[in-house]
Amino acid sequence: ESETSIDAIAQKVQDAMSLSKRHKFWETQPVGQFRDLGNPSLPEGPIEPPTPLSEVKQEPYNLPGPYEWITCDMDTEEMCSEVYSLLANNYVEDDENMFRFNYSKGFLQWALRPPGYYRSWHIGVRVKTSKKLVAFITGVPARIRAKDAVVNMAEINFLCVHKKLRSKRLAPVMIKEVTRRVHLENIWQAAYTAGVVLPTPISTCQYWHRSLNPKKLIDVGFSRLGARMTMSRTIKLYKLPDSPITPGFRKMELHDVPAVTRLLRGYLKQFIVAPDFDENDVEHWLLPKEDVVDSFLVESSETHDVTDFCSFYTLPSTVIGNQNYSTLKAAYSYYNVSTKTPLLQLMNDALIVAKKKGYDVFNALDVMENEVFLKELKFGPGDGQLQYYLYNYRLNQALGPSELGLVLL
Ligand SMILES: CCCCCCCCCCCCCC(=O)SCCNC(=O)CCNC(=O)[C@H](O)C(C)(C)COP(=O)(O)OP(=O)(O)OC[C@H]1O[C@@H](n2cnc3c(N)ncnc32)[C@H](O)[C@@H]1OP(=O)(O)O
Ligand SMILES: CNCCCN(C)c1ncc(F)c(N2CC(C(=O)NCc3cnc4ccccn34)C2)n1
Repeated sequence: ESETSIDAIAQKVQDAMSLSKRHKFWETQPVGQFRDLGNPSLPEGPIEPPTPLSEVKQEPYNLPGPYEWITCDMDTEEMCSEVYSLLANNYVEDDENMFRFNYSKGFLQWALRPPGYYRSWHIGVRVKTSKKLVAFITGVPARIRAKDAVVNMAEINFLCVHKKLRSKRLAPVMIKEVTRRVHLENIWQAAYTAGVVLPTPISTCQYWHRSLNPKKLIDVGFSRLGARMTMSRTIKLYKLPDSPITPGFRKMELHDVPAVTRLLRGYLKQFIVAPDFDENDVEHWLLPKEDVVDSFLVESSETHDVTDFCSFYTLPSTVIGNQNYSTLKAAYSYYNVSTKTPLLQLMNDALIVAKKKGYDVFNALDVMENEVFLKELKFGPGDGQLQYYLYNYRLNQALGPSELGLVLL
């Protein structure tokens, strides 16, 4: 009882501190501003109208002297390796600097080349003399529905400045440049997520983790041995069957795309913000790709209908400074639909196949209907919150996580 109220107070203090913070760059941007939070009469939808394309700044923003812009062609092995290394050494770490995301090359090529992608939105900054890549930001096109409006947006991701160039106000320049290049394609809205609080989240989501390899997770410091728990008791607690239990549970294949698209479109209608996937999108984002994305469905044996679907993406983390392990193999819950198989049973089958494939942990946000299975399937709440944002699009009230049907990578 007292524990939760102390946590609640701590959260309120943190929220108040976030609201009072100066955001010299974000205060200049068409995003919900903290000062507007009390003002429910502002109209929902675009904050600024589109600019005539002739009036969009034609040339790139200025960079500090030693640096130049480079468009990163992810098709070339060399550039893909440079991007991979920049992120592997300088991208998101946890607060205690014990882990750093280690997106693979194959994952980055998948994430950055969806249907209709623009190479010009894969933006790098490099040192003019050494040609060393020191910063990166990306956009990919996405059709996203907010309430009843389907909006062409850019999904912004992989913002990264080399550790040696931090706190030099490079990030605002990167953000303005990707915004300019998105505007040139006549797109005026964006969606993005971050672990940091900025003006102004449309939703705040919580990460949950389900141990699959508890011994390794405790060894690397991801988890701690529970009070009054032994290691063998802990291993037993998280034990899973060797195979999925749902009849008709199988890997998704190319010929399933139309049925999965129908199933997913029908399911995502219930959420206030969700992607507007068509068959091309489903083929790209959800067809299994080794070590990138896994997806499974339940096909009824009598009717051959596809009644349920589950998927997760692969995002390993580098373990910083552990003698025994260098990598944490993590699966992240992606899109799941249950219409016949109980969601609990469907997700337990997802845990079973992830364990079988050697994942150490299965992560999930509390978005969509995930709360249904998080506690039941022995997920524990994580320390990371994920803030969801829209750029140049106002929603008058923040969404609860269960009103959100969007998962970014
Ligand atoms: C229409 C189209 C629109 C397209 C654009 C839509 C918007 C897209 C927005 C981007 C979506 C990205 C989605 C993802 O990739 S989220 C993942 C972000 N990447 C990392 O966390 C990797 C490790 N960290 C770094 O590489 C750097 O610390 C970064 C690059 C994050 C900041 O570099 P640095 O630490 O050297 O700081 P600075 O001195 O240059 O700049 C300080 C200013 O930057 C604001 N800041 C700090 N972190 C973030 C952040 N994660 N999103 C947005 N803004 C951020 C900060 O509030 C301050 O502004 P203000 O508070 O004074 O106002
Ligand atoms: C811009 N794209 C947003 C999604 C990127 N994603 C997956 C992400 N964004 C913020 C987070 F808070 C987060 N968390 C997963 C939870 C977790 O696993 N925490 C321990 C841990 C293990 N490895 C790492 C690496 C970095 C940070 C925490 N780490 C917290 N995930």
